[in-house]
Amino acid sequence: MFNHSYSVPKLNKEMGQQVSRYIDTLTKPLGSLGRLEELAISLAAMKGEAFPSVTPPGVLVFAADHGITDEGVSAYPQEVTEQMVRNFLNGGAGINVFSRQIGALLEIIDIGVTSTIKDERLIDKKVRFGTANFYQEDAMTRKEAEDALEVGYQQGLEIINKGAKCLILGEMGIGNTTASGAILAVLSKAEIDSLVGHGTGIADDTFEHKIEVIKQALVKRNPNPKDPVDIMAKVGGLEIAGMTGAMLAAASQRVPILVDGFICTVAALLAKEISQAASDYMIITHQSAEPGHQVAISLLGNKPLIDLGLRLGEGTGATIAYPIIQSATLMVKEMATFDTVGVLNKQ
Ligand SMILES: O=C(O)c1ccc[n+]([C@@H]2O[C@H](COP(=O)([O-])O)[C@@H](O)[C@H]2O)c1
Ligand SMILES: Cc1cc2nc[nH]c2cc1C
Repeated sequence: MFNHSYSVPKLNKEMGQQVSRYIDTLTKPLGSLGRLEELAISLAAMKGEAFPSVTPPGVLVFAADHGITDEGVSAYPQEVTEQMVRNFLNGGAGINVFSRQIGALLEIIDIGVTSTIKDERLIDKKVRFGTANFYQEDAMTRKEAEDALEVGYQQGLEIINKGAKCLILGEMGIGNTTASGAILAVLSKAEIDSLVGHGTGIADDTFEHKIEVIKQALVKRNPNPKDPVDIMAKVGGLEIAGMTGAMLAAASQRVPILVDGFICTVAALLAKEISQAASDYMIITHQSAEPGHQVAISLLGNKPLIDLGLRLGEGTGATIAYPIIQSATLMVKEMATFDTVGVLNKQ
């Protein structure tokens, strides 16, 4: 069961204001480090510290399968989820490369892959063997959705206890852009056509079919838009719920959350639905090529740091953007002030 939503602390806005004034004393024209300055102020308010560190980052990749793949909505077969989990464990995936690049603690969690993967490097927290096909029946029970949230929450706390100073959430799940599109349709009430994209790269006729599957499934499942756990249970995914739980854990510990692409941002919206204050701890790292991502970002009231046309998932966009966030902390910590180095300030 999951009942941690009440414990997200308020931002320390006073600390943010102090840092804002301090940034204006650094040896640069006022405001010249643009969004880096905004980031530094946000990080100070999140952590309640003037000189917060985001090193080392923690990366949690949640993997799970989706019964909705039976409807032919992805360009790749379901087995790719398991195959990519093995790739993660062997260090060959995009997220491995970028996690090594930034010195991240990286953990791979099986929260619902359809097969059993025996490997001691994998964190086995399987809630069930994939979701059910939500075109035919609810994706999972309410209890399973809550269990997946709890798994995410505990994994979030664990990696923070191991020393992660910010949290990157990633996912792997063939079919999860269909689940995410359905969740976002419920939360945004936007036209489904505007939320659905080509995911892993489906052809145009499959794309039309995917839209139809989501439209009809939502009529059949009829999730309650005011109940995020009901939405997860009826049309969601285990890895999506896992990311949501981990984000709530990070927010409860004042740990900045680096939100990745489309699926991750949908998980972030669910976290915000569970606990409004959780969104104060989120940084949207990049703009995914998936069209629904823009809608999800605007619902969070946030703007992405970079736009590289990425659509891989796994947490890759967030790891690629991480050095920008690190730059914001180093700017405050290491730049000299006008007073100390004798550079003339503005008249
Ligand atoms: O992060 C994104 O914005 C993103 C956009 C499109 C696809 N993905 C990845 O692709 C998989 C889902 O795509 P699909 O077509 O199977 O629904 C899943 O493993 C995601 O990690 C990820
Ligand atoms: C190969 C492959 C790698 C992925 N990583 C995240 N989603 C993915 C989907 C596919 C198909």
